[in-house]
Amino acid sequence: MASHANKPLMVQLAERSYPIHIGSGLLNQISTLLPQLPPQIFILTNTTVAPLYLAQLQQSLAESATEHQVVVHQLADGEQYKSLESFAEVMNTLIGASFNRDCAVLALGGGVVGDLAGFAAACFQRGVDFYQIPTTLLADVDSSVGGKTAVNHPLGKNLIGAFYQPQAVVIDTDCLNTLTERDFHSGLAEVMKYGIIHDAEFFTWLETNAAKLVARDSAALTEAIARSCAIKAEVVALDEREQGVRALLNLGHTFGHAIEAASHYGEWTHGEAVAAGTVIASNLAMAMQLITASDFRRIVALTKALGLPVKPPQLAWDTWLSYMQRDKKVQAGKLRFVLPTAIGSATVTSQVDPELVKAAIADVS
Ligand SMILES: NC(=O)c1ccc[n+]([C@@H]2O[C@H](COP(=O)([O-])OP(=O)(O)OC[C@H]3O[C@@H](n4cnc5c(N)ncnc54)[C@H](O)[C@@H]3O)[C@@H](O)[C@H]2O)c1
Ligand SMILES: O=C(O)C(=O)C[C@@H](O)[C@H](O)[C@H](O)COP(=O)(O)O
Ligand SMILES: [Zn+2]
Repeated sequence: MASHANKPLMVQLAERSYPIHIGSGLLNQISTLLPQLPPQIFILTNTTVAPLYLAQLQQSLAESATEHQVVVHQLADGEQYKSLESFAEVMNTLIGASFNRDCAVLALGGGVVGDLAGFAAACFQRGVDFYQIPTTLLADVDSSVGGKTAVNHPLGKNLIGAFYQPQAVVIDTDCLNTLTERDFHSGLAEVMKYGIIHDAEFFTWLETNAAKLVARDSAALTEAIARSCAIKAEVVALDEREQGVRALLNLGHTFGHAIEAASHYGEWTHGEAVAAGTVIASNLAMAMQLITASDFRRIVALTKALGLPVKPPQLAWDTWLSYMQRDKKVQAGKLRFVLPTAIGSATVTSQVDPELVKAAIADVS
């Protein structure tokens, strides 16, 4: 597939609409793609991504007509640094550098960097411009789009955050060449999610192209990124603040977030936890006769084909419950679950017998 750079996808949110540029080599084109960047630029990245891509981004910024004052903050690497402590350090850097409200925050990294950068941008001086430059597959297809920003709390994922949209997203697909196998596979979990909740034809395409994707075939990958971003943009445009349909993007996350928090962030990647959580949700949906056994088998088979885990860790039922009760979908004290109703559609329901949930977890463990 040709570069999408000349025809960006749009997230349609009236005055908060923004483009998603997708293509090879875009990190070298930042000054052209983002000509509106102000003089003060804060780059949030981490100690793994900086040696790989920071110089390229800085070189690209230096080619702009505007002279920039660039301040870089490097987080230590890991999900455990998506924390209030890191947030405070970022604030200290921004304030220490005397940045003003007309600065821009650029997130150069995966979902951890992007979520923290977005939350910092939402809070610094009550809100400054924010740009996503994702470097992982997961960030390309999910976290860079849609404006959910947050940090974790020891008791639950993303419990402190804001809805805050970026001004633009620039996805340079070349960054995926340096990703570890594990992080690459993790991104595929969120790609599969879009097929299950929204697009049966995309799910079938993923089944057909799983081997190519795992081999990082660039045409297949660009197609998967573009289709994932298009679905996410469509859902977010319908329901920016998750009052309804956006909750479907949370498939597998009630269980996945419990896995991540219970293992103290880092032992399981987000994508791995979502994959195992999606298998639990699908097993639950099968037990409730929402999907057929054949649909369940297809979901498990694709999860495996994408190199993702299908079994959760062994956690006590009380542990599952304590984390799930802090899920942001809880309403009036009742858990709500995203469950597939077929390949290509899903629903959110609180009408679930806890014994069935327990059994659905035990059955796949
Ligand atoms: N805001 C949202 O809508 C949303 C959606 C999905 C996930 N998330 C969040 O995103 C996070 C997970 O994101 P992630 O999977 O990108 O994890 P991550 O940011 O931890 O990145 C994974 C690993 O890849 C490294 N890395 C990043 N880019 C690289 C590159 N190009 N080459 C080599 N290594 C690279 C990172 O340093 C890290 O070690 C979680 O915190 C999750 O909650 C948010
Ligand atoms: O964009 C959304 O909406 C999502 O739910 C996407 C998820 O993949 C992502 O992990 C999100 O951060 C989870 O949101 P949360 O509200 O459950 O914290
Ligand atoms: Zn997710």
